[in-house]
Amino acid sequence: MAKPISIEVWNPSGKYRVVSTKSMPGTRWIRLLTDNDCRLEICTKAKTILSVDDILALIGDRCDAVIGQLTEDWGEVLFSALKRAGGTAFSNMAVGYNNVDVEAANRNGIAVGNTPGVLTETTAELAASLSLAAARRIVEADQFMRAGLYEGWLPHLSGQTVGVIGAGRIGSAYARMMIEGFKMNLIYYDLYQATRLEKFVTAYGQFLKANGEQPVTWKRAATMEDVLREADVISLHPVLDKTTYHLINPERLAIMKKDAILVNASRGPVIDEVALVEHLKANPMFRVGLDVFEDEPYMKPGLADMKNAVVVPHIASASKWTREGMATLAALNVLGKIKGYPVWGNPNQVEPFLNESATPPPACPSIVNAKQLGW
Ligand SMILES: NC(=O)C1=CN([C@@H]2O[C@H](COP(=O)(O)OP(=O)(O)OC[C@H]3O[C@@H](n4cnc5c(N)ncnc54)[C@H](O)[C@@H]3O)[C@@H](O)[C@H]2O)C=CC1
Ligand SMILES: O=C(O)C(=O)CO
Repeated sequence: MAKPISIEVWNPSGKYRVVSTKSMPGTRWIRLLTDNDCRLEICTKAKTILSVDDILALIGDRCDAVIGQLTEDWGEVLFSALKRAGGTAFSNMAVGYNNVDVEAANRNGIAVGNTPGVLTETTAELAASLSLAAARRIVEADQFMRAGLYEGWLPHLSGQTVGVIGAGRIGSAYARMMIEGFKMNLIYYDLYQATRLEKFVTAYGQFLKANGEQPVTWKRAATMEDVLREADVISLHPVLDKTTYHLINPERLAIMKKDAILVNASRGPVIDEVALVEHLKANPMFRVGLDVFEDEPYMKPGLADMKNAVVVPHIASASKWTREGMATLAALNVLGKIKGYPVWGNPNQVEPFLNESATPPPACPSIVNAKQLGW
């Protein structure tokens, strides 16, 4: 039996009941819902990760839509409860939706939203920051300096090769930052060709050549192993699914350069973290920058002791503008479904929804199962 749970209520007389399992940054998302006849209930339970039982209690007997978090397990139990409560929409406040069983949502006729685009550059910036922090050993250097041990410096990235696995929105933005910022060559692996990224590197290479500088180059790898063997800095940006679970395993770690830098700002289980700890111990010059972990919020034993690891707590999208934008997109996903609006044509271009001084377009910014629901 689910226990009662603490909530904050906005616009109590609103016609549609929308639940948010967490309070989210900013107030625009609240205004958008309450101005559109929604009664908004925000869970105020001071617990980082809500259980399925907690969320069942929040859904209750009548609920039109829920905005949830990537830490929650959205499967058959929750989607069928939402359907029984008369609900039709759920939105993750995240672009990644590996915590959502979309087939279960389809079976229950629930639209599933996510928040692409608004976090692309912010997440890529953190991956770039981790790359530099690991390459230039900034955390260690800071400790070194504070301890009064200052001596010297390390080599630079220019002319080295950056490897990207998963060259979608964030992977491509990260690649551009590293290529343009540090004149690195690119090797990438993705299931699809990253045509815009290739065109960018070609044009930038031509620009450098015209200025008498060494041009940068790109290569689309036939296998992931090619990227792991060749690149000096490798950043992981695929979705998490069964094809990418433990994509970095002991065999693949073994083929990487002994002094390579590995960055992960995608999802923790893309790396076998136990194997990574062993690899870091055996290869002190190998470095990692991690924003995500297999068992968040925890790290696997031994990782916290590794000087060759830079670790941050899943903050890649954590700028004020981005997180407020994510909250807005999540709210507009569920509001759009409640209002019967169509799905926005291009989830990669969500800027019109983020303009604070304009009314957002009458559409759902990003629904991942629109086709399956025959929408
Ligand atoms: N650390 C953080 O705070 C954040 C993490 N993320 C993670 O980053 C992921 C990527 O986000 P976007 O770039 O917006 O998504 P996207 O859909 O634009 O890019 C994902 C890319 O992965 C590729 N891919 C899928 N399976 C693959 C495989 N087996 N091997 C190689 N590539 C594969 C896809 O073809 C696609 O190009 C999200 O799904 C999420 O898990 C996203 C935002 C913030
Ligand atoms: O959006 C996501 O997928 C995140 O991990 C948090 O921004």
